[in-house]
Amino acid sequence: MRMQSTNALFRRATLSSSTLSIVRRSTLTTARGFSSTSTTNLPASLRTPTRTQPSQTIQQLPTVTPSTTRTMASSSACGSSPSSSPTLEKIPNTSIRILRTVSSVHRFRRPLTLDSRSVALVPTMGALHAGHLSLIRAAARDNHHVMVSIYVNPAQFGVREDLGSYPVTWDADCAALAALDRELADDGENLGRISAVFAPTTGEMYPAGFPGQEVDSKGSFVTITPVGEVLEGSSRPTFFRGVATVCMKLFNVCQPDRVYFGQKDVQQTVVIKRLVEDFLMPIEQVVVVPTERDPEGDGLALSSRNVYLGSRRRKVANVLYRALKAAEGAYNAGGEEGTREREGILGAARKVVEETLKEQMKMEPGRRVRFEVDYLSLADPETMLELETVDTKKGGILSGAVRFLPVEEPGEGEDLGHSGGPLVRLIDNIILPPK
Ligand SMILES: Nc1ncnc2c1ncn2[C@@H]1O[C@H](COP(=O)(O)OP(=O)(O)OP(=O)(O)O)[C@@H](O)[C@H]1O
Ligand SMILES: CC(C)(CO)[C@@H](O)C(=O)[O-]
Ligand code: BAL
Repeated sequence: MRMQSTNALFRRATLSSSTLSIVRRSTLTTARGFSSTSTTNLPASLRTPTRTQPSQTIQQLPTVTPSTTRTMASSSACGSSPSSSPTLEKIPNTSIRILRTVSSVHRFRRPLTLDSRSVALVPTMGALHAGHLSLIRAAARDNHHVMVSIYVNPAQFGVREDLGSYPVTWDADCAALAALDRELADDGENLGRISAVFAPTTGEMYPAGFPGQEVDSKGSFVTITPVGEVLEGSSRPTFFRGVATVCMKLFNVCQPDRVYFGQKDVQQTVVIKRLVEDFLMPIEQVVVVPTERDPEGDGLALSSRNVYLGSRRRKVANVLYRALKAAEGAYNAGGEEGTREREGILGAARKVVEETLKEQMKMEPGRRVRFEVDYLSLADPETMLELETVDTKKGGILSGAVRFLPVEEPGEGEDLGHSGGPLVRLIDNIILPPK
């Protein structure tokens, strides 16, 4: 990665955001938008899951599940042999079915409809952590059956992103689901438990052949605009097309009554809400579950990609959360009613970023952490379009994305993170609720 001067980095993070401005990097060509990894280790946060938080129906939206290019489950501790006895495959010592084909999901799903049992779907890309588990807990509380999909959907990865190295932790995921299912069984407050994992192949999900990851790839896609074009959609031009397409497929296959998504990916929840509403999908509710944060206590949102940070970058990784909290503070300082100006709110966030960057740049290359703000946004909760003022009756969404560059001059034995600590792009957000 090209070395950048302190000034260049600092300038990038301090760009004025006067007009509509999100603070955004000027190019989208950074080598890999994301970090990569392959790990079979569960994050510590998964081993000590936090208690379920109340789910919120902030927005209605569904999610998709990933299928993978992974070296997947055939050798898994779950004992899943890909083609043998597909209707009987289960996570060992549990009643959780492993479904790999669309037809096996149909066979599983049909009797539940006849029995009037409610079914929830929790779409994931695997590499499960406590954030995923909180979605599943919320789903089990209110539904007779919970289906979890695990599919690394290639269509939502840009050509220069980390599809090839996205963490795949199938065995650990099965173990986490088994443990959570036992917890759900012991907790009398739940209506249901985990009934099935849907882990399809890409051949199953894209029967006409995978259409490709290019912006101009031809094929059957679902696009949701303009919400899918801004913010994350601007940095990742094929991302929401891939998410909407795979979610539509997952919803069609699993026919859930409710779908569960994390607030951590807030724009995704808005896209899914539009998808469900605009395509008249027979989904009763899109449930958005609050963001689980690292038990370290510094506010970092749990994310499958945090494993790439390593110890040095992990210490600074909460800069986005701190910036968004400062912006939230500025919003709340204005009292209960009226409107709030964008500059006063986002200015507080930028100040935190600038100060943090300044502190880092005072340090030696062997100790400092370099990062770039991709964007800081204050947006309308329904459209994700930028706001100049926030009407306190309506609220808004503060969000951002930061890229952490690989560390310079790593020390002897320094923990660089999985896959040697490549560039990591993390997102976060805070909802400004109506007052
Ligand atoms: N910290 C979290 N709290 C609550 N929900 C979360 C959290 N992290 C992810 N989710 C939700 O879990 C679902 C599956 O997400 P996904 O499998 O992509 O994990 P992820 O941690 O977001 O991964 P990535 O690092 O690739 O963004 C999504 O609805 C996502 O919003
Ligand atoms: C919703 C989703 C599972 C679709 O692949 C993915 O975008 C995710 O994990 O948030
Ligand atoms: N959690 C969003 C999935 C992605 O970044 O691809």
